[in-house]
Amino acid sequence: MQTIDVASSSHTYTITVGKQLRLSPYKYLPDNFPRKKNRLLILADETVASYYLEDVRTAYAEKLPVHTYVLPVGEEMKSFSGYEELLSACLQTGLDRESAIIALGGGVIGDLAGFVAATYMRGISLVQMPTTLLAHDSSIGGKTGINHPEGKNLIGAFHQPEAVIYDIEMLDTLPKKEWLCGFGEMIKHGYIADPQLLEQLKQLNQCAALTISDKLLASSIAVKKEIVHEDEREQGIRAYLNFGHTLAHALEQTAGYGMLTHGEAVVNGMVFALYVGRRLGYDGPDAAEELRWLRAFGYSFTPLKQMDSARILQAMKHDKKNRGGSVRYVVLADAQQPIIVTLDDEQLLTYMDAFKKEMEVT
Ligand SMILES: NC(=O)c1ccc[n+]([C@@H]2O[C@H](COP(=O)([O-])OP(=O)(O)OC[C@H]3O[C@@H](n4cnc5c(N)ncnc54)[C@H](O)[C@@H]3O)[C@@H](O)[C@H]2O)c1
Ligand SMILES: O=C(O)C(=O)C[C@@H](O)[C@H](O)[C@H](O)COP(=O)(O)O
Ligand SMILES: [Zn+2]
Repeated sequence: MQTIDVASSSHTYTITVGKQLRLSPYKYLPDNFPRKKNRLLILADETVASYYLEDVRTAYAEKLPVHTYVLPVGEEMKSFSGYEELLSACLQTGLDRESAIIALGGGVIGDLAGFVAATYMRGISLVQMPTTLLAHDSSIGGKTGINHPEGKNLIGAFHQPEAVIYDIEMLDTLPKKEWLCGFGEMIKHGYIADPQLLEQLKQLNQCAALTISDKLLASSIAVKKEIVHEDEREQGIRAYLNFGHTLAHALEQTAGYGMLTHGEAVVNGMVFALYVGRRLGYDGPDAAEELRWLRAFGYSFTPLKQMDSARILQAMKHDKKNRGGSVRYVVLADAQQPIIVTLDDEQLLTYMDAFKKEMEVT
């Protein structure tokens, strides 16, 4: 078992990573948690609920009244309607300011339940219990939110959890597609900050990759933790965690939410960002070379090949990193040296079109 403390402006919380934690969650919460709360609402999607909700409900019910609410699966739930549905569930359950929400699930439940916790009665306690590999990223750092039809994560709040309880035994039931999705964010952490992590991920035999070593997971969590610790509200370096995301979010929005996994979209976005970096004259990794190992690892680059440059540009215009109408893009000045550059529309269109042509010969 590993524990990592994350200091935020409101409080310090602990991330605990281990097996079977879901069976005794109180051990991993702040000591005063059961005394200070009057009831809990556990939120999960249908798939996660079918595997783990009963274990988690029973464990929490040892000390507090527990309610549960189960949502349909998918990114579509990170929407105004999903948000409204959960707020109504909070009201019907009688949650008040001494209650807490337990987000049991992947990044969709984490972001959505987190935003409900951030805004219900102007904010109540949140515990993150991640169940996907991707959620080693989404459960840390307090970004919560929902999508707008015009763009990903455009509505949200920073709301730090009381604890992150990561029972990695739950990853045993994760399908291959979701492993690939989660590896996407680990690869991102490697590209922006940790060469050893990146190298070890490259060495993984993709076929055997439906598992994760404690060491690799810890390295990836460490990258996220260090950055959010230094820049909780994305005033500066936290934007580096958005490497690959300007295009990823545009691809997700234009394809229709839920059509691509977030991690696969990020991998597509990172390869394009590497290409942009080189076109600007920087010395980061070569996009074509990286694309080869990423393809062998299992990623599809069809989204990049098929992107409609004009629509993608429009979607990028809503990115939260933009200032004064200009698109700000994370590229690598060199290996593990992210920087932000400002790109004009012509440049972006030129790079997207050129990249698609070059992809055809790769
Ligand atoms: N807040 C952040 O910092 C942050 C970071 C990265 C991604 N995100 C967001 O996270 C979301 C993606 O999260 P995700 O990839 O975890 O998606 P998800 O929550 O939809 O989970 C993916 C799929 O796996 C299933 N699943 C979850 N846990 C399982 C388990 N243990 N066993 C079997 N099946 C399981 C789910 O039912 C779903 O079908 C996106 O909306 C993205 O924008 C947020
Ligand atoms: O924690 C962050 O900061 C990140 O950017 C992590 C990303 O992996 C994540 O997808 C995040 O939700 C994107 O943030 P957004 O501000 O672009 O919505
Ligand atoms: Zn992401």
